[in-house]
Amino acid sequence: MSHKITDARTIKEVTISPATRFFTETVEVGRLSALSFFEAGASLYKNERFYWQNSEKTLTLVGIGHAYTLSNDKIANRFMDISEKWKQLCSALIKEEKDVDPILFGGFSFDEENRGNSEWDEYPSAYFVVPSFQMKIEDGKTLISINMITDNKEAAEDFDRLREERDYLIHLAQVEEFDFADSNAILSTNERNKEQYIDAVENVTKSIRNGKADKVVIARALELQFEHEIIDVSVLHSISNEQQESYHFGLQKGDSLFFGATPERLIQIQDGKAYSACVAGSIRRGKTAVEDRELGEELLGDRKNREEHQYVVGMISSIFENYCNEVRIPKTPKLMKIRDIQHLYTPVEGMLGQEVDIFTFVEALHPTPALGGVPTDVALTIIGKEEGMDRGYYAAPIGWTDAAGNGEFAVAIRSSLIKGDRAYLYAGGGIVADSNPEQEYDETWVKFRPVLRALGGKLNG
Ligand SMILES: C=C(O[C@@H]1C=C(C(=O)O)C=C[C@H]1O)C(=O)O
Ligand SMILES: [Mg+2]
Repeated sequence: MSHKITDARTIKEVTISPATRFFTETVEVGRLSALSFFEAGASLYKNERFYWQNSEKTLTLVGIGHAYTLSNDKIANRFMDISEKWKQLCSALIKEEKDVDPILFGGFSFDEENRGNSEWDEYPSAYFVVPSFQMKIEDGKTLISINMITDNKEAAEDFDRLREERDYLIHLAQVEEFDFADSNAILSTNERNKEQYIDAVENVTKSIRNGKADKVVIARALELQFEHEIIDVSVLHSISNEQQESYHFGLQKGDSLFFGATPERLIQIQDGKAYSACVAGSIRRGKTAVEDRELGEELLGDRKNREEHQYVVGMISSIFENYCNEVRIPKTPKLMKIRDIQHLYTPVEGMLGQEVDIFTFVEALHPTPALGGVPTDVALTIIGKEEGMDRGYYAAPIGWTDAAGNGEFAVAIRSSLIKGDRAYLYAGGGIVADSNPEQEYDETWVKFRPVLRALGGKLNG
C-alpha cells in the first residue's frame, strides 16, 4: 500500500521509571469505518493491530501500533502483575479533559499450567498492548487518540511524527476503497483428536458419576488448510456482519491473529457497577420459527442443561457476593438466541463494594464452570489429562480496561487462531453426569459454525 512514515516501535522499549511520561491526545473525526481504520493500519503496523466490538454494539475499539506492551509468563499472579504494571503506567499519564482515557487491550491464556508446544507458542500467559493509535467509537462519536510512552524529555518531535502518521491513517481510512471480500478455498479439514475427544467425554462422565467432579468442560480443535494466506480484515469483516449478537474481537501477535465472535461476557465494569453473565446449556436453532420456539422451550426445561447452567450461576454469584453490594440475579435463566445456537442465560450485576479493579474480577472468575468445571481445580486437572491440547487463549479472558478503571472482558470462545494459510478452531461443551458423547460432539459442530462460516468453510448438519 504505502510507505512507512516513521517507526514508533522503539518507544515501547522504555521501562517504567520515575522519568516515564504517558502522553495522550484525542481528536474527533467524522464517521469512519472501524475496519477501514484497522485496514489502513496495515500500511504502517501490519502485525500490531486489534479490534473489539461489544455485543450491544455501543462500543467499538481499534488499536494500531504499540505504544507499550505488557506481558508475562507467570503461572501465579499473572493477573495482578498486569494490573500493577498498568496502574504504574497510568500514574505517569498526562491528559487534558477532552482526551479519551487510554486503553489497554489484550488477553490471558486459559491455563498456565497446561501449555506445551503448540500453535500457541508465541502467546504468553498474559499479553496486553497500549496502542499508538486508538480508535474509540461510542455514543455516535469517533475519537482517535495518539498514545506515547517515553522517558525522553525531548519527545515533542516524536509526538509530531505520530500526529503525521495519525493524519495519514485517518485520510487513508476515509478515501481508500478497501475490498474486504476474499475467496480463499479450504484445501483440507482435520478434526484433531476426534477419538480422543469422544473417549474424553465418556471418561469424564464416568468420573463425574464416581463423584470426582460435578462438571468438566471438554473441548477439541479443527485445523484448516487454506489455498492462500487468510486476510485478517476479511475474516473480521465477515464475522462482524454475521454474528450481530456477539462480541467481536481480533488480536494480532507476531504474524498470527486470534479472532472470534463470543456471546459470553466475563466481566464488565462501568461507573461503579459490575456485570457478568452465566451462559451455559445449549440447543440448536430451529429451521422454522415454530421449531425454534419449541427447541427453546425444550432447552429451558431440560434437566441436564439446567444442571450445566446452575453450576455457573452458583460460582459467579458467590464471587459477586464477595466483591459487590446489591447483587441482582434472576432466579431462572432465559434464552439467549444467537445465529447458530440458543443458550441458557442468566445476567448477574452488582454495585462495586470495594476498591477492586477489573483484573481482580478476572482472576476470581476465570475459569467459570462454563469453561472449566466444578470444582475448578479438579476440572482443570481432568481437562489437562483428557483433552491433550493447549487451549492457548481459547476460552480465556480477552478484553480491555482504561485509565479510568472501566473495561470489559469476554470469554474467548467461538474463536480461532489464524497463522498464514492455516486456521485452528476450538469448541467445547459442559459435561455432566448425563452427558452423551455423540450429542456433545454434535454440539461442538454447532459451536464451530460462526468461525467456520467467517472463514468461508462448509457447515456440517
Ligand atoms: C465451551 C464453549 O461454550 C460454553 C459451553 C456451553 C455448553 O456446553 O452448553 C455453552 C456456552 C459456553 O459457556 C464453546 O463454545 O467452545
Ligand atoms: Mg452444553
